[in-house]
Amino acid sequence: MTEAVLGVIGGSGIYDLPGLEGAEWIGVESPWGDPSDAVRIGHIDGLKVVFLPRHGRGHMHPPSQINYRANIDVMKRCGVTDLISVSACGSLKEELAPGTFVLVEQFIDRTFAREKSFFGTGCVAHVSMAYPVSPRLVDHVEAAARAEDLKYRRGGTYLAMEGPQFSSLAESHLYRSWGCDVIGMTNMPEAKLAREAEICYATVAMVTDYDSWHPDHGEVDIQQIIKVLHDNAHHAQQLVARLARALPREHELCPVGSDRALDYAIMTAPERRDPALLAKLDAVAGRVLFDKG
Ligand SMILES: CSC[C@H]1O[C@H](OP(=O)(O)O)[C@H](O)[C@@H]1O
Ligand SMILES: Nc1ncnc2[nH]cnc12
Repeated sequence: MTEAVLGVIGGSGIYDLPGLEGAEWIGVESPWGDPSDAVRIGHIDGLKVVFLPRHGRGHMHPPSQINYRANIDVMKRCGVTDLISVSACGSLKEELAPGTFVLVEQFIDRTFAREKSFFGTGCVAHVSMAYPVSPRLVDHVEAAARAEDLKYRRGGTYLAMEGPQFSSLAESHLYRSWGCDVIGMTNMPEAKLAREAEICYATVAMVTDYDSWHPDHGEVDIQQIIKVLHDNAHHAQQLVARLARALPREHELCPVGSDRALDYAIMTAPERRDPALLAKLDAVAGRVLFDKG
């Protein structure tokens, strides 16, 4: 049996997770560089919970400078099996009003200035991203959202843009014409890296604004976003606490294979693999490379 460990990456406005028993901030080193911050590790009803503020305490790191690889590597080193991203996002649909929690199902990755893979020259791997979130984990998040009486919508496509500037009107209309539901700057490559690290991933996207397309709402206004974040942060924290109380203590196999993503993914012949890269992959790919776990 594999013990379930819940990871939480908190986005804008979420810099701590109250209610963790015995919580401590612990610096965890990664061969991929510096993560956004130390992790806060504690327990909720016996479940180990590992929290990391994506932008760092004090919001130091902009979306393009976040070391997504180090963040996911650190989660893996802490034993995380199931990872929730809590993110602010803009709405691209009339019915997704500010304050709505969207349990994202799909992503379109329009980011271009970020490291997107743990693999590369000397160890090539290709994982599937057809189903980027773990539906089983989303089931648990949905049950928690319902129990907390949150305004939520299950499903939807998250457009990941590079930022840090918000979209032009033309871009906002383009993404709407593609059928996207919400827009943000951080969930890619995070979701791709979680898949490479065989961690089940799900996103709770908190709508803070109507991006720039809505005729009655005008441009994105950061003051307004901060106000909505402020009003909703505690709902997100309650949701995570509820999820932690209910999550089965034994990790359940992912129906879309997130936790076995590397079974057949690595292409490079064993004798052609780069030992230096393999050493950095000890946590992320240890299960298949070194028979760990
Ligand atoms: C505060 S508005 C823009 C900022 O908020 C979102 O970050 P996160 O996903 O970490 O909550 C968005 O992606 C931008 O980085
Ligand atoms: N409109 C928007 N675009 C990109 N990221 C966001 N985060 C919150 N609102 C956003």
